[in-house]
Amino acid sequence: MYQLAGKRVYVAGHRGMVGSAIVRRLAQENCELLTSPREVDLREQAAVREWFAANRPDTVVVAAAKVGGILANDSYPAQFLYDNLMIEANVIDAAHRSGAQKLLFLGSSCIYPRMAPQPIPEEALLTGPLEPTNEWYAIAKIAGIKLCQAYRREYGCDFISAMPTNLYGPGDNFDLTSSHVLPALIRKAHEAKVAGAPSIEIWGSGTPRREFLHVDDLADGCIFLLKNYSGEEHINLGSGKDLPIIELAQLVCDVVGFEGQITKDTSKPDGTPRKLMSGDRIAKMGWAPRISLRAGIEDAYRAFLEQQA
Ligand SMILES: NC(=O)C1=CN([C@@H]2O[C@H](COP(=O)(O)OP(=O)(O)OC[C@H]3O[C@@H](n4cnc5c(N)ncnc54)[C@H](OP(=O)(O)O)[C@@H]3O)[C@@H](O)[C@H]2O)C=CC1
Ligand SMILES: C[C@H]1O[C@H](OP(=O)(O)OP(=O)(O)OC[C@H]2O[C@@H](n3cnc4c(=O)[nH]c(N)nc43)[C@H](O)[C@@H]2O)[C@@H](O)[C@@H](O)C1=O
Repeated sequence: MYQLAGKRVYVAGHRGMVGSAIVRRLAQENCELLTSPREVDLREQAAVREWFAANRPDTVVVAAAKVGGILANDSYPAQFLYDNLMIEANVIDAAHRSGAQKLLFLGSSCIYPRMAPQPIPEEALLTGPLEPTNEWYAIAKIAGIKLCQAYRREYGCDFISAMPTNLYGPGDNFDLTSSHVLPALIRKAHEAKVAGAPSIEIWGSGTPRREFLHVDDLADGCIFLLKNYSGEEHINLGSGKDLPIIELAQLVCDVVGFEGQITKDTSKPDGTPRKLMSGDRIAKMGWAPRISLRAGIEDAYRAFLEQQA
């Protein structure tokens, strides 16, 4: 078991939804938290090496990335590929050079083939073609997993990878053009309720299925893996349950209190039809999520209202 107590832990991306949840969770671990200032652009190798040489973290969590929903991924392929390759390569290499003992890299469930078997086992990686709307981001995330494996094989680094499913919660991005579906639905339902509008519009057919995990469960799973896992294979981190987008929209409307219609904009992409991950590996290690989807959406809606105030 890896001890976090007394360690200098660097969270890259600490201002983001995941990074800030990991910072909140680390408060229970009696470790020293390190963050880098906004001026340190993690795409810049010299700046990253300089920061690591000056701060020498024992433990690193890579929660910095160019992140967005289906439309942002599809619209900015260069940024999603280049930024993510540079951030992860710079941080992983600098962690090795400065002698970090442990590193956790965060990927995404979109690394798996579009038509992977469901629920998706970790072994499905690189067994088929990717979903076209996010292949740029997926390729970068696959490279991050491979970097961790390569640094383990060549240099003996204890660098591990976790693959989170679709996440949501406090600190989410509620911008309708760049966000993921769940924060977008919260905002659409809330604004329609306030305006007395008759309907909200969802993107696509409403039939794709997605799995959702509250970011506080994700943060807990990340700390669990840092302490308990040391291996070359990446580990799935999800809730084990999925639902069609139309049912998610109905649930969000119910939580928000919007009683109008839900219409569909079928000119927008559906993306992958289903990506429910198998959580068997982490379950066997002894970890399980705790926050139900309804309770999680209630919490995310509260956070949205606070972010608006
Ligand atoms: N959200 C989701 O549904 C999912 C997320 N993940 C993964 O979790 C991780 C975190 O995602 P999430 O918290 O949602 O994303 P956010 O966009 O909320 O946070 C990303 C963070 O990365 C930082 N960042 C981005 N580019 C740079 C850069 N060039 N230099 C320094 N910092 C940078 C941002 O900094 P700043 O605040 O200054 O912009 C931000 O703090 C990512 O690896 C993502 O792939 C995986 C699966 C699903
Ligand atoms: C985390 C994950 O996130 C992305 O993949 P995605 O799961 O397809 O992303 P999404 O949350 O944006 O959409 C999920 C589904 O929901 C539908 N949908 C309906 N209405 C809205 C809507 O209003 N906004 C959005 N964004 N989607 C909507 C949408 O059409 C799609 O069918 C990738 O970035 C990928 O790289 C990645 O890792």
